[in-house]
Amino acid sequence: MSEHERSTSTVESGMSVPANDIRGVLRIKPFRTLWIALGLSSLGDWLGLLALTAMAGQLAAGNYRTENFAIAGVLLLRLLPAVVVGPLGGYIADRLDRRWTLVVGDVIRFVLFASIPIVGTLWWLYVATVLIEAVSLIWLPSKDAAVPNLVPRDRLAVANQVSMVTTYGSALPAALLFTFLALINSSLIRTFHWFNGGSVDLALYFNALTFLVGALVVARLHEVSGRPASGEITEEQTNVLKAVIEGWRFVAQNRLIRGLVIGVVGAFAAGGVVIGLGRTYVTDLGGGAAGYGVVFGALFTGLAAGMAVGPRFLVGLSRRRMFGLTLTAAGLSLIAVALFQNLVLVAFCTVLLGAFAGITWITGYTLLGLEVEDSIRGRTFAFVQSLTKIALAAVLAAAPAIAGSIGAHGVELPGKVTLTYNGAAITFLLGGIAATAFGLVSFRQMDDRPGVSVLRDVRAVFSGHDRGFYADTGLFIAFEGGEGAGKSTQARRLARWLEDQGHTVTVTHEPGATDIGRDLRHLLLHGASGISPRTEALLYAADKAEHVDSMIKPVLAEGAVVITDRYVDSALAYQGGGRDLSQSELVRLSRWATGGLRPHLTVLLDLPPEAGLARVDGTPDRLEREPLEFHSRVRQQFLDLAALDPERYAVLDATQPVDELAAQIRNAVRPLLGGVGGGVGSEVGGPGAGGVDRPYDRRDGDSGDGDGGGDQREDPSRPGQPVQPQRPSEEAQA
Ligand SMILES: Nc1ncnc2c1ncn2[C@@H]1O[C@H](COP(=O)(O)OP(=O)(O)OP(=O)(O)O)[C@@H](O)[C@H]1O
Ligand SMILES: Cc1cn([C@H]2C[C@H](O)[C@@H](COP(=O)(O)O)O2)c(=O)[nH]c1=O
Repeated sequence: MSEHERSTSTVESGMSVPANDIRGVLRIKPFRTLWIALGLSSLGDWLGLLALTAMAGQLAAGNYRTENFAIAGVLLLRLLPAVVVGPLGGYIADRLDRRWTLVVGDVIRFVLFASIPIVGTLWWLYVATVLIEAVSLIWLPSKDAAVPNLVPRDRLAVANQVSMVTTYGSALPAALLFTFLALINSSLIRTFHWFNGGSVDLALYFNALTFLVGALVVARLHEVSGRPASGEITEEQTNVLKAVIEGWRFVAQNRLIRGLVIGVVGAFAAGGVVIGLGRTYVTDLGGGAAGYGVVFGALFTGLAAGMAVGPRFLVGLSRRRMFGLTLTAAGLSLIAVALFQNLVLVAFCTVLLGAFAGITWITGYTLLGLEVEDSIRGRTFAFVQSLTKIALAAVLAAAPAIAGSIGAHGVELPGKVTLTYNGAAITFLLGGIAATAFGLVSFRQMDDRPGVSVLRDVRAVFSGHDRGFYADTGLFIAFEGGEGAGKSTQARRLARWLEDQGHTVTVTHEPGATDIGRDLRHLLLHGASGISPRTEALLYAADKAEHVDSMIKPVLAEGAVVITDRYVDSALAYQGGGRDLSQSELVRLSRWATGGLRPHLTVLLDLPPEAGLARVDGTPDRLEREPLEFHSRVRQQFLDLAALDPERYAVLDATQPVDELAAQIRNAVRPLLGGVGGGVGSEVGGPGAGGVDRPYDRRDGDSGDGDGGGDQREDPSRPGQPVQPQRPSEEAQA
């Protein structure tokens, strides 16, 4: 079975779903089963973290200092095995049967978690914590290594995304569940004299149960059985120390990465302080286990919201600036958490803290992916991941210890008011100041717009100006995708359909739709082979500038539809993804060239590059001659761009037959037609419906339902493609 067949045939409904669609990967049954197991395991992990820290605090109750040290002990013991024996876990996982490793791992964790409230002592809590972590270190690489065998390669990125969101996203339900279980626990203690356990016993039993259910789920998953092939070692298993040393070398030489690493570590440190001291701080404010659950949940709600909405901000603001700014804002939010001595305000500021940290985290990861050269990207990711673990371990251990050493302090205010600032609040304050400083340093290190006022940039983002604009009149649709994806075919099909509805349509393309553009196209695709990537980017930008000013804008101003075969995303995908030029620089260049004009809808025809290139006939041009890896990067970049702004994209599987695709495209366009048709075109049979400015008038030879739409004269700049109008006004005068 071919890879593509695997990707669609495992989809139960039989409906083929684009590679970047989450539904597609979740319909693969074995992956779905493993995902459920991962969800249960992650839920159990977060619930365990909450319950164990809470229980450690209880068992050492009575003394502020020992309570904090007890909590620090749990957190440190949870992270230390990962830092010290991480590679060993991967090594062991590589030598065992995966299904049994997962099942036995879950059963052991079930027994250990259930034993903690039964034994009920601090020392057993510590021993069990280390054992649970050790088992998790073998369980996780087994799960990671199993995923690539369950999903096709082109769905692996989405599968990883789903896993990551599940791992971090389960923190919020875990926090809610913990709060709920803590409340039930209290009423059980009050109602039944035989239920005399601690306030988090119920959470620990429930937690144990999630692992037992996880074991039962995986036991049925025969697809993950077997030992991995030798040499199949996941990133998680690589030697942490080696990665850190290699990473340091690279980071020391690169200003951007230096700023990024400082920032990511700062963001983790800020989040770590809240996790490490949340329990103590909430207790200081008079909240119990339920209050702790609320603050923990607030942090992760903010984090999820920041990750979800962050990329939308990125469209307008330079990613590098956004990174430093949000980290600084996260630091300031932590300072606010420290200063407000009120649980409701603390929960609110914690949401803000989580949101800013979430944007920082996702921006940092995107920057690493986009701006670090392919050859060193893997090492940089490994380095950042190792460093975040170490930073988190250090902060989780140090914060409660620092808080414990500081102890309790009161501040006398006028009017005999005393504000109590305990060690936790003061440590929050210090953490906030440190995160703010980290943010400012990384902003300075990474700023890509020196001399341009930050306030101006931020204002522009909120006013929407720098994010580009959508034409008020007409409808602008772009077709994007790799070579031979079917863009021209579908652009013509759509134009014909729209014209049948009475719209005035201009179909155009990049590069080469204008006089100047034709020369540029020749130079770019059939000229000398040694064009530098920057020259290439500038030539494509020049074509866009001419295209937008002389063709696209005038047609839209008349209220008509413009369909372009390629636009800005092609530059970001080919020159950015393919050539590896800086994305943010290309965004700015394209924005400048096009005056910020954005398509109302971009139809991305997604296709494995092998299939697209096989469709292209004739002598390949300069870009078609690029190696397959180039075209694969281009494809990935197109998908990433679509994922940033899903509402403005229709991502379609271009392996489908022409007619099916055409129908899906019509469905995507139909909702946008309400406002189009003024000026030249009207909704049905308006003045533009049958006029000479219909570039694809069927009278010019279209067969009726074929691919072709209208004018069949060949465009000399694009052999095999029908001629397209130079300027609508000229066409109208003809
Ligand atoms: N859905 C499809 N299935 C199979 N073949 C198709 C499909 N769509 C288009 N084709 C064929 O693939 C070839 C390339 O199509 P088309 O020119 O529309 O693609 P394109 O994306 O515009 O290509 P390029 O990027 O090279 O300009 C043509 O021969 C066309 O008939
Ligand atoms: C607009 C634009 C295009 N390209 C590349 C993409 C293709 O390889 C060619 C155009 O050929 P087609 O047959 O007309 O699709 O140019 C690019 O690299 N950058 C761009 O901005």
